[in-house]
Amino acid sequence: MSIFKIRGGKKLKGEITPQGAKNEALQILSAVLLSPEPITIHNIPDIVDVNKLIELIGDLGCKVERLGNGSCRFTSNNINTAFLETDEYRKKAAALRGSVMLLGPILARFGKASLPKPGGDKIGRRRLDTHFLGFQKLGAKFNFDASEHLFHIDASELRGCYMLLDEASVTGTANIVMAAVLAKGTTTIYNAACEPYLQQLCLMLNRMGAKIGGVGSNLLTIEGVGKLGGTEHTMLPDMIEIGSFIGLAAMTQSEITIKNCRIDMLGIIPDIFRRLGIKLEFRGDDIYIPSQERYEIETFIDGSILTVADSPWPGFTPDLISIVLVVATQAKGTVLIHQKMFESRLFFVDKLIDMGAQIILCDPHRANVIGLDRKQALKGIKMSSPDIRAGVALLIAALSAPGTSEISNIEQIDRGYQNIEGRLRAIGADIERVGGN
Ligand SMILES: CC(=O)N[C@H]1[C@@H](OP(=O)(O)OP(=O)(O)OC[C@H]2O[C@@H](n3ccc(=O)[nH]c3=O)[C@H](O)[C@@H]2O)O[C@H](CO)[C@@H](O)[C@@H]1O
Ligand SMILES: C=C(OP(=O)(O)O)C(=O)O
Repeated sequence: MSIFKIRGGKKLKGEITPQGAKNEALQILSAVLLSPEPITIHNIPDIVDVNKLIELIGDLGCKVERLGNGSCRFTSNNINTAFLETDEYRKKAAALRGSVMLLGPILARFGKASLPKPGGDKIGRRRLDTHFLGFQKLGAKFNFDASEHLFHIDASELRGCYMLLDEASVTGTANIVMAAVLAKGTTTIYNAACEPYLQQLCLMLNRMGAKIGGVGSNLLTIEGVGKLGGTEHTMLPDMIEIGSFIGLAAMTQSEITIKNCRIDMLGIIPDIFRRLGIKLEFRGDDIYIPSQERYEIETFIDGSILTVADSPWPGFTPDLISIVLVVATQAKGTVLIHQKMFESRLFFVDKLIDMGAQIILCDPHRANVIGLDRKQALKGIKMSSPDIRAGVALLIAALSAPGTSEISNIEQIDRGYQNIEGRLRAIGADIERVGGN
């Protein structure tokens, strides 16, 4: 098991390019199973979760041709659904969250699918009701084998219908869309999630011949088609990485340019960081963050303390809440961080408190951060990364903290950040991976 050893307290400087979006990649790679024709995908991030999903798709019989430079061609003309019955499939699919999105395409094309309880971050309850209720509305039958932790779904024929989702689940919406594109008749999904990941998925499916209307809204209309063809698709830059780099620049008082951000797809993200007092400049499609000695958290218009809370898109993504929290520890002012969606994502604040941050964890969902305003630096310590985004928040804290920090359990960070130590070293960070591989 390797760890990151970080000697912090240094200002960084330079340009950094975000990788392709992890959560988009997991949807797009699942969708390649929907067509027997070749589909070429570009800007695929080289990260653990994505590589595991590519391996799974290959195990299922999809021909995977690595074209180099983050591009791959997938041809799913010889899918072996018997692999779904193997222990190997169960073991591999249980290792990541994204595997849940294999269900929609497999069900659409082959009428039968199964899945172990998928993995992903341990950040509280992560139910899958939306997925299965949606499949059920389309005519599938499912049962959960509690002894084996296995979901079985059967559908000889999927039929379009109207459905109101119980919540705007990101992977749930993607799964139902992928099941509905090949169903008979028209499906209308209300309360659909509409993250850029989903917009990208729908646009790709339409290029393959699907008929999806309402893309980008919470009302999707899908006219089922008989078959889908091949296409090419390029992943967006990862908006969570972009937010992480903005936070990193602010915490370490660094001058950083984040290249090719697709600013038009970032929604409210830049505004939230600006409300923390961070100066951002849009230069074409790059985001320039000047070195800032201090930054001051705004209040609400009436003078009351700012709250930063997550909500489904176009609200603020829950995946950046941990980053906002860490950035606030060195701001001037106070902010209430409200992580509404997940129950166990804020416990990492204990580690920040050990580093000297002033935080009151009010309950599992809310933390009050009283910024230190640089009067005192955080101090380097040994810590373990509990989940992917808390891991990167701790990494940012460590890079800002004079002295040496060690972060263990960095497999969590590797799930979603490509060669993070190499890219940070290129802008001047003193970070090394020690032990393991
Ligand atoms: C592989 C992948 O793409 N993972 C992302 C995906 O996970 P995932 O698709 O698993 O997350 P969901 O959107 O289903 O739900 C996330 C959490 O929010 C709650 N919820 C959801 C919708 C809603 O309207 N109200 C509500 O309370 C759910 O109960 C759950 O606890 O979306 C999450 C929410 O953006 C992100 O954190 C994950 O990084
Ligand atoms: C929670 C996340 O990932 P996953 O859904 O794969 O666990 C995340 O990307 O922040």
